[in-house]
Amino acid sequence: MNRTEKKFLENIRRQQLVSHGDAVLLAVSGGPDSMALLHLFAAVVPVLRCRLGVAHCNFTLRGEESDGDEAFVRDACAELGLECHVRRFDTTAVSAAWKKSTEETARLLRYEFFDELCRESAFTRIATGHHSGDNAETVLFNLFRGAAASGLHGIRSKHGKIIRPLLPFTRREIVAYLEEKGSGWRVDYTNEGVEHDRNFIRNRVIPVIEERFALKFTPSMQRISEQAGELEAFIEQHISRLLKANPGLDLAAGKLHVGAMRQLSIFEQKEILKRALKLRGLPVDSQALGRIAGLLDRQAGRSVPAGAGVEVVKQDGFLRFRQTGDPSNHR
Ligand SMILES: Nc1ncnc2c1ncn2[C@@H]1O[C@H](COP(=O)(O)OP(=O)(O)OP(=O)(O)O)[C@@H](O)[C@H]1O
Repeated sequence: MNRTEKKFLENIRRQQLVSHGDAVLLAVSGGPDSMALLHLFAAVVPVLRCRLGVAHCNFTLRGEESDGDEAFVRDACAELGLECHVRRFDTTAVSAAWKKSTEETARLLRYEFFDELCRESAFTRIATGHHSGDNAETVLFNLFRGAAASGLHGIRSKHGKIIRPLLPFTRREIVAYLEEKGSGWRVDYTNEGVEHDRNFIRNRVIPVIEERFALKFTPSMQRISEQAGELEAFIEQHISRLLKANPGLDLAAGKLHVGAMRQLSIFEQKEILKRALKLRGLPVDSQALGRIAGLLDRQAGRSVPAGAGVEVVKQDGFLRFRQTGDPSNHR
């Protein structure tokens, strides 16, 4: 086992991504990241003692190139003696029917296919090739979409059945590993444009940052996103304890005791309001949170809109969520 394979195995163990007896479905596009995932798993499988299989989606969006990717993945699986599940999709037609972008459609089709394979072929884990560069890109992307501090967690290494064992690796390490193994990979030239926000961040923004902060940027983003993930878990635990200990704060009934809320920090108040809004399927944004939290200091009888025909009123010592019957109240 070489150094990269040892690091890979060590990460899987440390984060408990795979257990003995698991059946791991590797999502392989043929690109460098998922090809590295394939070779790394093939190298450590005797130690992990799990079953391996591969899934490839041919989205038929790039004609012969797409078919070339499929053939490449099939050959690699045959060489490694791995079962290979391939499905072709008419992505353009499906995206028109679903009225979604081709990227979003491909994503949805991909996960639907993987879930189906889990059900039918008893896979217990789905592994993808996301690496630290993808994480940096996601953190920046979330930032520009207006994420809250705790939302900067980036890509999770484990989420339901999905595992991302390459997250601690950089693209540089991945390419070096493939070269060492003598493995090739496929290049998707459509990823090189800048018209989609994600590609713009990947191909335009990140290279400029890296030009100045060469080796610091990706590890810093990795650290921030790890801490944000831990912070999020901590907040979740803290707020659920707080709610349990305080019967005056009843999210399900939409009744929050004003006195109890005022004992809390503004951060805790907003976290509780966020959950109350989410529970009702109402939009959560910083303006709405500020408006509702502001009610705590206003006179009884005052109300503020919470969106989608719902308002929050201060009444009898409680903040109450109630239907106004006015669907034009979308703020
Ligand atoms: N055509 C494909 N067939 C199988 N797996 C794929 C395919 N395309 C992508 N994947 C899997 O998804 C991972 C991420 O790919 P990519 O970065 O293109 O997608 P993304 O949209 O950023 O990811 P996500 O699936 O989280 O939305 C790849 O490393 C690979 O594991």
